[in-house]
Amino acid sequence: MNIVLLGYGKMGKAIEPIALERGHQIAARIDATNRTELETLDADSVDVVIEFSSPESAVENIKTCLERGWPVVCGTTGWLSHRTEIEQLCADKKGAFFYASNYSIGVNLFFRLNKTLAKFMRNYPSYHASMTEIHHTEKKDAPSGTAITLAEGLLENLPNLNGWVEQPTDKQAQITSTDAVAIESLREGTVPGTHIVRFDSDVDRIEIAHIAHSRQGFAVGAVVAAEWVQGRTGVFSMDDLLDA
Ligand SMILES: NC(=O)C1=CN([C@@H]2O[C@H](COP(=O)(O)OP(=O)(O)OC[C@H]3O[C@@H](n4cnc5c(N)ncnc54)[C@H](O)[C@@H]3O)[C@@H](O)[C@H]2O)C=CC1
Ligand SMILES: O=C(O)C1=N[C@H](C(=O)O)C[C@H](O)C1
Repeated sequence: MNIVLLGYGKMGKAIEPIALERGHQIAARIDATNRTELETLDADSVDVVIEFSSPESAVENIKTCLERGWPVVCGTTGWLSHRTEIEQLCADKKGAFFYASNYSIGVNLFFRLNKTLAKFMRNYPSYHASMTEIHHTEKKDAPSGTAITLAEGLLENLPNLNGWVEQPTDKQAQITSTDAVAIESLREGTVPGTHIVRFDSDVDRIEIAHIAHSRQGFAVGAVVAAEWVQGRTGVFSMDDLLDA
């Protein structure tokens, strides 16, 4: 496949060697400094665009690619208030749009474990769910997209919860409400991505965690998604890929 890397930062650079090892070519590397090159690419020379840029730029980037008829595999987080608009554009253009808040297979297994644990805890209201996510200090959005997906997995399966809230960093202002999932976001060094889901009662804690050791898992998953989306039209997620 001829792949455009749209966003050539930490993720674009992690994806490149994996795409090459798997026999693909990089048609263009686009970042904030050469973004206008995207419009000049020959539409037929591109098989798929892998988009990992920034919360502020993702929506315009996705729109440009769908307008040009290119399948898009997007990993950028923090733009999902525009999701309906993008999905409508994808349908109007009969295009392909693949989105995952986290492309790692391990995290996608963890999403399923999280839902199973939530179902299991449904009959134990004395336990209260909360989360911590830890990422590198360059991360722009909070909570992480992965933490929001995990919170959605809890909300789907625990009817006594009515939403999620950001845990204030000021420890004096601890969340006391038991009907919302508090998400604590910590930014430390170069941490690639850690997510912890816990259920606390007065007497104990049940905790599950996913700890990424590097960006390799995210990058491999994005290339596999780019391969999988070839020849398909519609809006897709990792569940579509894993269950195919
Ligand atoms: N879904 C997943 O599995 C993962 C998602 N992410 C998300 O991917 C995004 C990117 O992450 P990183 O690569 O770590 O960020 P980064 O800050 O290292 O790189 C961002 C890149 O986007 C470029 N960029 C900015 N504006 C642009 C524009 N208008 N057009 C094209 N490129 C533009 C920057 O120049 C830079 O090359 C973030 O939203 C992050 O949360 C990160 C890791 C895994
Ligand atoms: O910005 C990152 O680095 C990551 N972002 C994604 C997120 O917001 O969940 C995925 C991963 O945790 C790394």
